[in-house]
Amino acid sequence: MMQQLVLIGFMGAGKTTLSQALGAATGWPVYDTDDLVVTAAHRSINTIFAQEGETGFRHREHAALETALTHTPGIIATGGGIITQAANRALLAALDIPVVLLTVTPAEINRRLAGTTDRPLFKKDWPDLLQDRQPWYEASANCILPTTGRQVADLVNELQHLLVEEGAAND
Ligand SMILES: Nc1ncnc2c1ncn2[C@@H]1O[C@H](COP(=O)(O)OP(=O)(O)O)[C@@H](O)[C@H]1O
Ligand SMILES: O=C(O)C1=C[C@@H](OP(=O)(O)O)[C@@H](O)[C@H](O)C1
Ligand SMILES: [Mg+2]
Repeated sequence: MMQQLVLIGFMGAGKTTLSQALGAATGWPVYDTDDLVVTAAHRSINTIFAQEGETGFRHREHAALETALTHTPGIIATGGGIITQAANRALLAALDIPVVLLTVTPAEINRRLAGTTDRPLFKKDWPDLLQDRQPWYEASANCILPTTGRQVADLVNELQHLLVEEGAAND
């Protein structure tokens, strides 16, 4: 049985937060592609973007996704731009595990990310980015979980039920 689950979605959807909470609830290790990239590069995401551009970051992120997917059991949090790469979309679409799209309203994205400085692509024009990416999020996921107005603990509970339904975990 494949004991894995992948979280995708836009910046601020709660991928990192929920992956940590679900990891704590299940006891499964958590692999966040952003953390894997930062650890491998020994540099922050801002620094990687400044030195290598988005292209360099995407190259590293693809390698991180491939690495993360080799670990079972595992909860995998991705970065919001993972689905911009065709190779990543192909990887995700072929998975026989829950690939959960976390959604969030634009107003809530602004609330959650107000004052943050560690996302180089969270700039004034971010709504255009979200619009451009929307079809890719939907094509890459096999499950959608709206998060606006919902507590992390409640969302974790729902993801655990999903894992049980999928036969990946037992209560
Ligand atoms: N369900 C939620 N309700 C309220 N705030 C949330 C929720 N999930 C995440 N957050 C907050 O939103 C911010 C971004 O969350 P994060 O997990 O880093 O998102 P992502 O990894 O998808 O960019 C954090 O401050 C986090 O505490
Ligand atoms: O949407 C994006 O292109 C990005 C999202 C970030 O991750 P989160 O979605 O976890 O914020 C991080 O990978 C990087 O700043 C680029
Ligand atoms: Mg994150």
